[in-house]
Amino acid sequence: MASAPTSNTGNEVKRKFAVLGSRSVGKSTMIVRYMDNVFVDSYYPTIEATFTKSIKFKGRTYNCDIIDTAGQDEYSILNSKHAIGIHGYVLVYSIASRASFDMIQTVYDKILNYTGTEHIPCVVVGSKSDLHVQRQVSEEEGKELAKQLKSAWVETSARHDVNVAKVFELMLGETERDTTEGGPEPEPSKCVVM
Ligand SMILES: Nc1nc2c(ncn2[C@@H]2O[C@H](COP(=O)(O)OP(=O)(O)OP(=O)(O)O)[C@@H](O)[C@H]2O)c(=O)[nH]1
Repeated sequence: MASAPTSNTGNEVKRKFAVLGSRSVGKSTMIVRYMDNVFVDSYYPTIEATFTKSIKFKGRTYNCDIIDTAGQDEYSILNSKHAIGIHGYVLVYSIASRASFDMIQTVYDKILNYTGTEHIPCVVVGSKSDLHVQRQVSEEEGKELAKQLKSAWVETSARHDVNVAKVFELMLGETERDTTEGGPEPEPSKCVVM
């Protein structure tokens, strides 16, 4: 299977990111906060949606597709659209849900299995940081997991608009770590046939 093309026109560089995690951890709400700067209180399970945003990062403009996905559980099969041609992943858990935190390693392993790579650029996000009383996952545990996955980490609150833009800055930081202008492009993910 061919990977999606990385088309760079003029100074605009194309990137594709997928946002994955358990159901109801706040993936859609985080993206809508980032795109439209509003907080959506209601919950409608996502099937799939793609958002596009130009993001300026270190003097370059990146035309980013952000793919919002349906909530994952241990039995979900990774959709090929979320596994091929992706430059980086935002892996979201809720700080108020231990089960959603445990799901991050499962989702990460599925991505590596599917793509046949040893590492993929990721940002691990602890969402709903405003839910102090319901907290089940400490900051230290979040940081430690991200370290193991060689990923960036941040806690966010879409409700209070805390660190939401930072997620995508960190994402670009991860994907562009080894790139220089005019140099080779970061490889998007491919599929391996086992
Ligand atoms: N307190 C609080 N609630 C939030 C926050 N972000 C999202 N929520 C709420 O969490 C619920 C689920 O949010 P969604 O964004 O729909 O979750 P999702 O991960 O996209 O869910 P799926 O589509 O099932 O995968 C909604 O009622 C949101 O209002 C946050 O930062 N703080």
